[in-house]
Amino acid sequence: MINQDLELDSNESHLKIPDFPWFGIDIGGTLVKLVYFEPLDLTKEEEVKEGDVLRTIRNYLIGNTAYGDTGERDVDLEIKSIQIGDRLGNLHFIRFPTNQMENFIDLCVKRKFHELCFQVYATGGGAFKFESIVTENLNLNWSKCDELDMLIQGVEFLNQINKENECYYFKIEPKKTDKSPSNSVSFDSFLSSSCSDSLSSSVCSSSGSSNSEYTTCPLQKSNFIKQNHTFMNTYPYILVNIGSGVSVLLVKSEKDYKRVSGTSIGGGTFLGLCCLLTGCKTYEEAIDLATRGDSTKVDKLVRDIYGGDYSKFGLPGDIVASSFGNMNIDEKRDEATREDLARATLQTILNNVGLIARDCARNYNCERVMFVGSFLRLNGLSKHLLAYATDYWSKGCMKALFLEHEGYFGAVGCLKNFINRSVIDDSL
Ligand SMILES: Nc1ncnc2c1ncn2[C@@H]1O[C@H](COP(=O)(O)OP(=O)(O)O)[C@@H](O)[C@H]1O
Ligand SMILES: CC(C)(COP(=O)(O)O)[C@@H](O)C(=O)NCCC(=O)O
Repeated sequence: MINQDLELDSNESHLKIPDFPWFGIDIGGTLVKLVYFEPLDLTKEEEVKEGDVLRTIRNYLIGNTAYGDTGERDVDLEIKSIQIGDRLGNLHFIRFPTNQMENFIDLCVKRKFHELCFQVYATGGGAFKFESIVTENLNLNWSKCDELDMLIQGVEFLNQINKENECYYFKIEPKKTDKSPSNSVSFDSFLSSSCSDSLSSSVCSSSGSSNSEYTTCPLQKSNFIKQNHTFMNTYPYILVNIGSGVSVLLVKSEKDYKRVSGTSIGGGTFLGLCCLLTGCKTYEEAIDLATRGDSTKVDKLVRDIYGGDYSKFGLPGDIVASSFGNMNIDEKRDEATREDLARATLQTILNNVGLIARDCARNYNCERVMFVGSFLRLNGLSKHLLAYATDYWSKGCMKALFLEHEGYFGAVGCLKNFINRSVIDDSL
């Protein structure tokens, strides 16, 4: 349990906040996310107290953007000159693959980290899994925190300190001219599934015709204009964390939330299947392939089965009847490119996540669905599809929200709790 008595409030400078270094770490199923607060207002006394090792670490972290072979600092996410408590500093965001955790510990030892004793708040499954190896090799006071508590608190905290710039949505406008061919219609299987209920029936009755604007590619038919959203008054909202797997939370307030759904078909599935199907080696490559692919070459559409629409139930011919459903046919398999396979994988995952998000939003009467998690990194395609689908099935009543620091909220929640000096019960 977390002692919530000491809430960090940037206006309350009387709080005794801890000595540096300030870190928060989230060790997830795929990626380790590390946030580091670099103080800009160190006093002479603090600089002396900091000593050589800590200074070297600080300089190493802020003087580089890559660490070892796989660690990276997301420079574009850095929040500069931010006030936390009564301190001024830059907030840095660093990640590396979880399968490099042991190398990371070796690197820390090599850089004499183990000569220092300080406290780190850690979350994610790896906070538990790696606890013994961390504490055996480094002289850290390792405080474990629940990942969903930290996620929510990180979302709230970053929206407080990065108020103007953190949260956004997409305003969707139809493009004036459209001569583009139909592509990517597989996401309409998510859209069409809303046809069976009253909420979208009027929209869907028009989409029963294959000439309808709703039956063609949402991305090519629409402009997505990024708009800031003020996080205040967003409650209640559905929070969908697309990490390795997917957790769906109903958030009524920072301290009142529950996990209402989840699925094992998430970001890990996307990357894993792309590696298997296309031979790609990295997430970046998988996203690049998906962006250029056409999933209709891979999926079986309603028209492949009906020869047109399935009108009785409002299913247009060009929506997906079966994800990957054409891949049992030799000829179709030969025609499908790596790009098409990656795109179909992405669409399949989004259809599933989108459906779950939609059902949760409806069941709990939420007008906001917030999507986070590193699966959204470099992934404008997925964000646009999720935004389009949310807008479509709710007839514009619901909004998909996104946050700039996609996968870092668990780590930020840890940093916040560390600064608050909350007491963590090891029996978590
Ligand atoms: N550099 C990367 N390496 C691997 N996966 C990445 C990378 N960037 C984004 N991803 C995507 O993010 C997912 C992990 O999301 P994240 O929120 O960090 O989850 P977890 O906490 O389970 O590690 C991966 O499954 C993949 O889809
Ligand atoms: C177990 C997890 C909470 C771990 O979080 P992650 O590292 O994936 O961010 C998540 O993968 C999850 O919610 N999986 C889906 C489990 C299910 O509801 O079927």
